[in-house]
Amino acid sequence: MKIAILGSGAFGAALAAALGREGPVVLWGRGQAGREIRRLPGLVLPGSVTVTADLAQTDDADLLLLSVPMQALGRFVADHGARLASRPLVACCKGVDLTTGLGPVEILDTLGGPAPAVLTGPSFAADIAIGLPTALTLACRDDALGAHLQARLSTPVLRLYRTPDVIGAELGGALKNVMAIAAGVVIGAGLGDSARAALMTRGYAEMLRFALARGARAETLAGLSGFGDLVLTCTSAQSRNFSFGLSLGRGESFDPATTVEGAATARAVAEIGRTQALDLPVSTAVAALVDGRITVTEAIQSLLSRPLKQE
Ligand SMILES: NC(=O)C1=CN([C@@H]2O[C@H](COP(=O)(O)OP(=O)(O)OC[C@H]3O[C@@H](n4cnc5c(N)ncnc54)[C@H](O)[C@@H]3O)[C@@H](O)[C@H]2O)C=CC1
Ligand SMILES: O=C(CO)COP(=O)(O)O
Repeated sequence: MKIAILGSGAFGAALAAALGREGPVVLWGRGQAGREIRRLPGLVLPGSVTVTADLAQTDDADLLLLSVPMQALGRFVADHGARLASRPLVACCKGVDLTTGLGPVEILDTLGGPAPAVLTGPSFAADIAIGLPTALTLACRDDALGAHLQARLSTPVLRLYRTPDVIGAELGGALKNVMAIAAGVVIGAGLGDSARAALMTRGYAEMLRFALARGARAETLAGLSGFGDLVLTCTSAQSRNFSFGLSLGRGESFDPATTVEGAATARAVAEIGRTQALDLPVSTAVAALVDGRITVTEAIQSLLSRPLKQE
């Protein structure tokens, strides 16, 4: 019984550290050399974690966690589908694919294997890596498989809550990153904590509107994967999405090599909103801002000048 984690970035390595304290884990990374994790410098992985750049070393695992960035998942699945298909898969990425509009579970669904799951919720890799307590959502349409995965992936400090609402769980995790960029812009532009609270609340209303239109359940959005992760990511400078927004708001540059899932997701969501006539002012403004089509001042003005309406 071995778990394989595909993707040795910050989150994959953090999960390997947490799960490796409980049993054997293989951590695969593209071009990974040695046990040093570039995105989590200084992390010492337990001896039970095998680190490799050879995907064949994951073939004896009976459970696969995919922690490559969202925009890389489609290509990864296309390239390695035959190797992945027959085993339970858990997507650990947050976002909406820009070219297809699909979430991670819908992409894994194309393989036709057991019902894929998604693991999402408020959790910084750095916290998980050092064993701080964390609660996450494990969503799987097949509740028996979901219960098995929940038990398998929970540890004394990593508590997994279960839901069959895959759409709600993955959209909560995807959309909160867009809102975190916006919250960062608000703080970076000096608009203050009250404005951030307003942005988070109206952003949550937008997340709910979008997710309900896609078939999600409202209570999922109110849980760890939606509200919980929105709060974490919009209020902590540990968040890359928030920090990216902060830089935009301040007019500063930002390291382009940093994974900022909310940027592509804003574009994908804004496009879906446009074609389906959904009112998504924050996502639309973030998409236009990251594409350089509007300035920070114009983005703020676009939100403040909307007609007054009932809450
Ligand atoms: N870092 C965090 O605190 C958390 C991250 N996540 C999610 O985990 C996912 C992965 O993010 P991180 O690990 O943080 O990113 P990261 O930037 O730390 O690492 C990404 C890793 O993916 C690899 N990669 C990129 N393209 C690839 C491809 N085509 N094939 C194979 N490997 C590829 C990179 O080499 C790198 O090792 C994201 O969707 C993120 O939203 C979720 C919760 C917490
Ligand atoms: O998803 C996360 C926390 O739950 C990590 O957020 P960032 O990708 O913004 O760093």
